[in-house]
Amino acid sequence: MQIFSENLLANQVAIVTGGGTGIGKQIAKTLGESGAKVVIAGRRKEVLEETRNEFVKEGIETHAISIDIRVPEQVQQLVDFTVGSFGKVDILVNNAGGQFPKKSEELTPNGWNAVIHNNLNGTFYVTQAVAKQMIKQGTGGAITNILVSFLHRGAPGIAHSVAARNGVYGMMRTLALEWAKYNIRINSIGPGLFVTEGMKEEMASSAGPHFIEQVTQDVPLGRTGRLQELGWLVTYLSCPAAEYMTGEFIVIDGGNSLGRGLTFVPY
Ligand SMILES: CCCCCCC/C=C/C(=O)SCCNC(=O)CCNC(=O)[C@H](O)C(C)(C)COP(=O)(O)OP(=O)(O)OC[C@H]1O[C@@H](n2cnc3c(N)ncnc32)[C@H](O)[C@@H]1OP(=O)(O)O
Ligand SMILES: NC(=O)C1=CN([C@@H]2O[C@H](COP(=O)(O)OP(=O)(O)OC[C@H]3O[C@@H](n4cnc5c(N)ncnc54)[C@H](OP(=O)(O)O)[C@@H]3O)[C@@H](O)[C@H]2O)C=CC1
Repeated sequence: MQIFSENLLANQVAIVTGGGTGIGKQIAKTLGESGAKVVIAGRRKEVLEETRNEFVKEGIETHAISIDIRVPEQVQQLVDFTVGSFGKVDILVNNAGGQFPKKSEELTPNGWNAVIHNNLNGTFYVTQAVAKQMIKQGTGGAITNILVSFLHRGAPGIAHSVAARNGVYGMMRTLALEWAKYNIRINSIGPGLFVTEGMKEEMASSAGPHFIEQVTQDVPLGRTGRLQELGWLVTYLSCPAAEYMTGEFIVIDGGNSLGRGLTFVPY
C-alpha cells in the first residue's frame, strides 16, 4: 500500500544503516518508494548487493556499501561514498544494532562491551559523521534512531542493550538541542515485536520456541508489527510534515508497553 506520494522525498538522499536486512531494508524501501535516493550500509557485502539489486529493479536509486559502524574510518567512508554517489545526505536512519540475550550475572566484560560498542558508540560515530556533512551543506536534516519499545521499562536478559539504547536516547535529547540551530532534527522510534530473520535467530537459542506467540498474547492490538508500519513512521519523521518535531521518542508496539492496565468493569 502506498500511503505517501511518490514524490514526497524527491531530491532527498537517505542513509539507512543495517539497510540490507529486516527492518532497515523495509525502511530503505519505503523511503525509496517516496522518492528518496538511498544508500544502504552493513557488514555483509553479499546481503547488501542482493537488496540493492532488488531495489534497483523496483526503480529505487540505490547504492550499497559494506562498512562496520564501530570503525570511525569506515563510517567516514560511508559519508564520502554517499556524497560521491548522490552529492549530499539529508536523511539518516540509525537502524544497525542488536544484542544477544544473557543473564546479567553471567555477562563477561567483553560481552557487555561488544553490545555497548555496537549500539551506542557505533550509533554516535555514524550520527556525528553524517551531521558534520549536514552542517557543511547548510540544508538541515532528519535523523531517526531505531531503539526498542521497552526503553524505559527494562528487559531482563538484555541489560547491555537496554543500557546502550538509553545511552542513544540521552544522546538524541542532547543533540536535538545542540543541532536545532542547524535545523537538524533527531528523533527515535521504539518498536515492539516485528518478526524478522535477525530477531528469530537472536531469540531462537534463548527465549524458546513460543516467544513470538507469548509476546503477541500481551499485545492489546493482538498481533506483531508489520515492517511497513515502521517504514511509514520513519518516512513521516523524515518528511516536511515533521519539521517541528525533534528530540522525541515514539513507541510503535500495538499497545504492548501499556501492560495489562487496571480493569474496573468486566471486558
Ligand atoms: C516486547 C517487545 C519484544 C521485542 C523483542 C525483540 C527485541 C530486539 C530484537 C532485536 O534486536 S532483532 C536484531 C537481531 N540481530 C542481532 O541482534 C544481531 C546482532 N549481534 C551482533 O551484531 C553481534 O553478535 C554483537 C552483539 C555486536 C557482538 O559482535 P562481536 O563481533 O563484537 O562479538 P565477538 O567479538 O564475537 O564477542 C564479544 C563478546 O561478546 C560475547 N558474545 C557475542 N555474541 C554472543 C552470543 N550470541 N551469545 C553469548 N555471548 C556472545 C562473546 O562471547 C565475547 O565475550 P567473551 O567470550 O570474549 O567474554
Ligand atoms: N525485530 C524486532 O522486533 C526489533 C528490532 N529492533 C532493532 O531494530 C534493528 C533492526 O533489527 P532487525 O531488522 O530485526 O534485525 P537484523 O539482524 O536484520 O538487523 C540488524 C542489521 O544491522 C546490521 N548491523 C549490525 N551491526 C552492525 C555493524 N557493527 N555495522 C554495520 N551494520 C551492522 C546488520 O547487518 P550486518 O550483520 O550485515 O552488518 C543487519 O542488517 C536493530 O537495531 C534491532 O535491535 C528493536 C526492537 C524490536
